[in-house]
Amino acid sequence: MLHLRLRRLFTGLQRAFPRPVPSPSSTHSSVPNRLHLSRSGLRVAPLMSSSASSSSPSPSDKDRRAPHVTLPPSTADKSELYRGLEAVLGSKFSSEPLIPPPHPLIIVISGPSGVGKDAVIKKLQEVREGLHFVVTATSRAKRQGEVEGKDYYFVTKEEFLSMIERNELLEYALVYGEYKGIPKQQIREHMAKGYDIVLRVDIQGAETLRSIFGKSAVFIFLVAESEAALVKRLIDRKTETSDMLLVRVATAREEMKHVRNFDYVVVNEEGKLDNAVKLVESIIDVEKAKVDQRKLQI
Ligand SMILES: Nc1ncnc2c1ncn2[C@@H]1O[C@H](COP(=O)(O)OP(=O)(O)OP(=O)(O)O)[C@@H](O)[C@H]1O
Repeated sequence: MLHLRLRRLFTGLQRAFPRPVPSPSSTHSSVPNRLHLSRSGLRVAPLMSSSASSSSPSPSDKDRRAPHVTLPPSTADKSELYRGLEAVLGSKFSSEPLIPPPHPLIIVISGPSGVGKDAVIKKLQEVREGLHFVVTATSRAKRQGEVEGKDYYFVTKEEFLSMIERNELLEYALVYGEYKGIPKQQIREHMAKGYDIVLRVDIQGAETLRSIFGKSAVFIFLVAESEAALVKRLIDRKTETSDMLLVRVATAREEMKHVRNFDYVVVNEEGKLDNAVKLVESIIDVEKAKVDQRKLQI
């Protein structure tokens, strides 16, 4: 029984380490170690010369052999077993990470006006670390409760135009008569520190970013559960005139057609903001676990 178990172990070692652990019958002289399978246990004897591979070693061969390394039984204490495994395998176990840390991600969150992009991002900010939320520059007027440098950088139209001229923006757009744009420097700085970057853009902005980033960034499309829910949400927000509401709702219909250009779609249901945020977090987790990481330089 013990013999059978040791033979199985030996076969396993052979598979895992085909070159350094040769079969007992191997006569290849370049292989340094030799495994001995006997009723008394598994032993590894490093061979000092090619002549040691002959079936009946001379007394001088025996003298030149290193001492046998015996694998402790599985009942041995943890540290003895650990050291025994190291000795048999011929090297120390490393504590270095087996896989390098994942690359910083760029996550683009988009969706029709009023779907809840700001609400999702605000909540994500509260619950998750390691993310940098890019603050967009905008020429639109500050809404009640919005904070300069936190919600947006509020600039005049003239200031915005000079940012465009100095090539400081990754992308920009004129949305409902107001400029919105993404400052590049902020992204570079935070990616260098290992942060994942979250960008909040409208559908038009997402299209532009897709053409810049391709598949190197993650694109999430946020939707309401229905058109009716979206319209009610916009009316309840009380930040648009009727004309503005009309444009936004008509535009939202068109924007739904762009969902296919995104990697993920997240439904932000009425009263279930937390679920939407959890799903965004799961998407980030899955992206970080991918073998083929998305890599990007700005
Ligand atoms: N899951 C939800 N349930 C109920 N209300 C929500 C939900 N998500 C967002 N809201 C509310 O809907 C309104 C619109 O949300 P928000 O301003 O975040 O949308 P937005 O997509 O950022 O809009 P815009 O693109 O016009 O700036 C806000 O009043 C917000 O508090």
